[in-house]
Amino acid sequence: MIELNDVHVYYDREVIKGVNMKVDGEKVLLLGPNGSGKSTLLSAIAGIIPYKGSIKIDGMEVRNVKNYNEVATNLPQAFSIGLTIDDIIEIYGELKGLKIDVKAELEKLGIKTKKKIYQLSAGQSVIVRTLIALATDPKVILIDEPFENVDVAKRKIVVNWLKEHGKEGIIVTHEVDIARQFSDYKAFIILEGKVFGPITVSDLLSSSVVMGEDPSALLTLEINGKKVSLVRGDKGYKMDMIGSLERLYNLLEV
Ligand SMILES: Nc1ncnc2c1ncn2[C@@H]1O[C@H](COP(=O)(O)OP(=O)(O)OP(=O)(O)O)[C@@H](O)[C@H]1O
Repeated sequence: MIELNDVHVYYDREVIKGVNMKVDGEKVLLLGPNGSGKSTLLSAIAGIIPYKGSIKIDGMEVRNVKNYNEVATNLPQAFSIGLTIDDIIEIYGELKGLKIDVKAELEKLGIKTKKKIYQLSAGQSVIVRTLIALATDPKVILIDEPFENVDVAKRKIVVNWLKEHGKEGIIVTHEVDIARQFSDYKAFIILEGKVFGPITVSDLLSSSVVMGEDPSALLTLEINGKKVSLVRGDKGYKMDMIGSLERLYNLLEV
């Protein structure tokens, strides 16, 4: 279980603004446009950056726990970039045991495991980090943008890995399109550092976006201080046609 209570994260300004969120054994997508705070929030949950408020995983406050082995993330900060993939396979193999033959899977994709992490392309790096995180068979996964810079054919493979090995946890993406692949998941939406939800992915994709606070809304969002409702039917912009969440801002002119 992942529980966030009034979580704030600051860099030179406040980036995460009082987030409350609960993931109780569920598989969750965290959807948000570029710069909305997705990676920052995931990094806080993974214990990589400091936060105010409370983040508990399986009842333990993240800031007080060092190396909780039951959480795995593909965030780059969790990987030593000077190590080769073979080194990481060996280390994780000994520490945690790997339930996927990582070397074989990567070789099928033409990724040589004698390469160091920093020698990989952006897309290869995300593929490697995501596969290793899943292979450690943790209780909870925290997966950031697993499709970023990954070409269409390989995206299908990554989707299959996530479906086969995914479990309780959070997958972050800015692409609404990709949500179609995860119709049995719940979704939260992050906009300007605030989190809205949950909503089921199937409700999200079948909803339309209208300005204002609609009493029948499946979910009400706030964009640039304006209320926006996700409603059933097709009287506004259909969510499943939006593609990526960045487009909401243009379509609604907010
Ligand atoms: N280390 C940092 N120092 C200062 N500001 C930062 C830092 N990292 C991120 N930010 C800022 O915090 C905000 C949220 O960034 P974050 O990377 O969490 O967004 P994101 O939703 O993951 O975006 P993207 O989809 O582009 O990866 C952005 O305005 C970004 O410029």
